[in-house]
Parts: sequence; structure tokens; C-alpha cells
Amino acid sequence: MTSMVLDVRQVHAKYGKREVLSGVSLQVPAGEWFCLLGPNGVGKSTLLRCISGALTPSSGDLLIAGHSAISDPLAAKQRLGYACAPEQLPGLLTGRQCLEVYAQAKGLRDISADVLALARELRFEGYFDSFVDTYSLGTRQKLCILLALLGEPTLIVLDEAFNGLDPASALQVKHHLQHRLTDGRCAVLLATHSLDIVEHYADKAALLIDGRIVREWSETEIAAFRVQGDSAMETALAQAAS
Ligand SMILES: Nc1ncnc2c1ncn2[C@@H]1O[C@H](COP(=O)(O)OP(=O)(O)OP(=O)(O)O)[C@@H](O)[C@H]1O
Repeated sequence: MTSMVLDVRQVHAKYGKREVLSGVSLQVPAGEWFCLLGPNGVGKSTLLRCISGALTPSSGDLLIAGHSAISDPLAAKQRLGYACAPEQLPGLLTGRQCLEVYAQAKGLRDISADVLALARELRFEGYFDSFVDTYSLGTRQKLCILLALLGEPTLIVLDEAFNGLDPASALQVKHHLQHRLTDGRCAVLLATHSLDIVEHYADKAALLIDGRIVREWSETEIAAFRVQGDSAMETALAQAAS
């Protein structure tokens, strides 16, 4: 068993004949907030879809808490909290029904208390009994996040999950994730274009270009960007991507 919460090993992935991921490797230990960066269309969501099991890599392997998402998908998925895209939510269910179905799928008797508490903090409770197809983008995004947090996932995977959230709600989610990370209960993988989140919350960041990780930044390097200010990380990212 690996001690890594996420271990991506030389993953290749294609849509039809077009290869989008060309040997991606990365590791995320418990307690780490890892941000995946990269220009539009380089394959960040594709990598996250491979981790979630929605897309099968053409080669390579992805281990979640030591369980292969390819050869042992059930064990891998039991340890995964994946925030699906807001448009993938079932519009004809209510928020409460979505949470109950996910909770059952995770083997829980009820919706977890800490997820209910976060729903209160996000002012989501008023939407519990409304149909998802009546939700605004931000409200859908909140539900995607709440669903991903059910059942104490060891790995939390978020794809641009802060898009559309109002600043107060975004802050509540960031603090909630930080709390789980501080307890060492999980690791977080976030695909994002928000360098503000990277500078203030990430323990590590990586840049995906042309289907490969071309650059990683450590916590110390990210802290230095924060101190330098003046768009230091933006400049470093643009240089690495050029
Ligand atoms: N279902 C699909 N079928 C065919 N091509 C796809 C499919 N999904 C994504 N692609 C293509 O794969 C490439 C990578 O897409 P992906 O969504 O992973 O990029 P991304 O890095 O997440 O982009 P963004 O930052 O814009 O969200 C893009 O060229 C995209 O057009």
C-alpha cells in the first residue's frame, strides 16, 4: 500500500484518436491541498475524469489511497469525493434527494452532520426541497461540493468548484476544506485558474501543458510568490507556460 492519497502513474488518455494526456504523473499525500493549473483545453478536467472513473486511461494507473481506479474501482470510489460539474446534477431531484441518494451510495444512514452544518453556513438549507433544475449556477455548485464531501472521502477532487460561488460561501468552503486537511482526514485536488486560491491555500501546485506536468511549485515557492506580490505567481506561470 502506498502512503499517498493520490498516486497518478504515467497516465495517458484519449478522446477518439486524439491523445490529451501523454504520461501524467503526480502524487498527493494526506493533508495536502494540491492545485492543478494549466491553460484552457490542456486536459485538467480530463485528468480529473480519469480519477473519478468517468474516463478510462489508455495506459497508466491512478491509485486512490492505494486502490487502483482502474482495476479496483469500487474500493477507489469509496474513498473519493468528486464534485461533478453543475450541469451533471439530476434536475428532477431536489437537493435533499440528491444528498440522500449520495449518502446511501456511500453507505451512510443519514446525511453527514458536518455536511449539514456546511449547508447551513452556505445558506443552502432553503433550497433543500426545491428541484435542482430551478437552482442558480452558484447554488448548483454548492450542492456539487456538499455531495463530494459526504462520507469522509480520503481524496476530495474539485473541478473549478469555486466558480459561481459568492465570496462569503467560497470562504466557508475554503475554511471547511482547510479544517479537514488540518485534521489529516483527506487530501484535496483542485483544478483551477484562480491564482488567488493557489497563493493562499495550496500546499503544492502543478502546471499541465501538452498532456504532461511541466512544472511543480512547492509550498515554500508559493509562499514566496505571496510575499513578492505584484502578480509574481501569474508571471511565473506565464513564463512556465510559454
Ligand atoms: N468528451 C470529449 N470528446 C472529445 N474531446 C474532448 C472531450 N472532452 C474534452 N475534450 C477535449 O480534450 C481537451 C482537454 O479538455 P479538458 O476539458 O480536459 O481541458 P481543461 O484543461 O479542463 O480546460 P479548461 O481550463 O478550459 O476547463 C480539449 O481539447 C477538449 O476539447
